[in-house]
Amino acid sequence: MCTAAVYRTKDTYFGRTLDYEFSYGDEVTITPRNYPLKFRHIGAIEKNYAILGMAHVVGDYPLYYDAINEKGLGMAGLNFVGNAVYQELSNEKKNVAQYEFILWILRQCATVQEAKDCLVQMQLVGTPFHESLPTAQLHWMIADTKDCIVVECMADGLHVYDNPAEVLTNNPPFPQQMFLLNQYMHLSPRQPENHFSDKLDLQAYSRGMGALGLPGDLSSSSRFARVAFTRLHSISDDSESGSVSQFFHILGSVDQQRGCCEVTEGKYEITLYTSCCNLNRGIYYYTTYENHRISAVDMHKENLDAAGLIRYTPVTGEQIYRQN
Ligand SMILES: C[C@H](CCC(=O)NCCS(=O)(=O)O)[C@H]1CC[C@H]2[C@@H]3CC[C@@H]4C[C@H](O)CC[C@]4(C)[C@H]3C[C@H](O)[C@]12C
Repeated sequence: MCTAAVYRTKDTYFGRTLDYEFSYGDEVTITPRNYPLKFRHIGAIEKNYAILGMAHVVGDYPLYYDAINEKGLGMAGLNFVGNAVYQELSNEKKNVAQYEFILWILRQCATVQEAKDCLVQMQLVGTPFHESLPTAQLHWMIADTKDCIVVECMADGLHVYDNPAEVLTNNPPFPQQMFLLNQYMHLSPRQPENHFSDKLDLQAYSRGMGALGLPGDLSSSSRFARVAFTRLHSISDDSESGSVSQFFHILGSVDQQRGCCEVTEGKYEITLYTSCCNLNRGIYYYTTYENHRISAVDMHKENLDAAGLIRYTPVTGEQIYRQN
């Protein structure tokens, strides 16, 4: 499972949790502007914005899970197993392979609107990167400092949805996730009043009872409702540290602890990492399952015209500040 979210204060923050039972081996990776990248079916493209995100690097190729570009556009891929159906190669549109989709959008689009214009010209095909890395079944959230959309490629075609909740998890498809929120419209951060019956003297015996009924389990529809509620009611100051801190609390509401989600006998899905990108400033913050201290990579501290990929191994292992 995975969850993605946007949080807006003075700047816009975009990030995700990556939940899985093992890591592919990922690195915080900067793809500089001039880095030569060939798209499988369409060759090179003209514009080449620098990109920063989490990627599994194979040889010299960055396979991004989530990333941002220097213009402030962010994009994340999340599992969409059983629903993602990619399209057949055809000459009518530009054929973009699923594994290069994030690169294709972030290399050339500065805004969600530009991404929408690109999406009209393309189709998403299932060509695998390599036979040892089979096609991943994904859907994507894309956001900038104003807007947020979801892209889902299904048996009936490529869908692009405006996403006013500004969150995404896994199944079911996005329109159903949004529909299911109707069930929770009575929830509130305020204390409830007794609508049950005026014949009974019911009392709010605890704080937090306004959101009683918000689902607490790890299923993707429950995480969707929980993170949407948390995000939509989130309050912080608009400083960088206040906003980043609040962002990690938002995704902390859907954190997966080892042991609570068994995927096969003895194998458990956990939140391998949580990311939070400042879209305005080009900074990638992250924590890992074993390291709660926030680490950061700032793209503007690197030479974005460098020749090669710039790669950082994620920091793991708890860093405990001992006060005595
Ligand atoms: C496993 C992750 C999703 C986690 C998730 O959502 N777990 C919920 C399970 S459940 O849906 O709730 O049951 C996804 C998210 C992004 C993916 C990579 C995208 C690039 C590349 C594409 C290639 O084609 C295949 C290899 C490749 C490195 C991919 C590996 C893997 O697939 C990644 C990491």
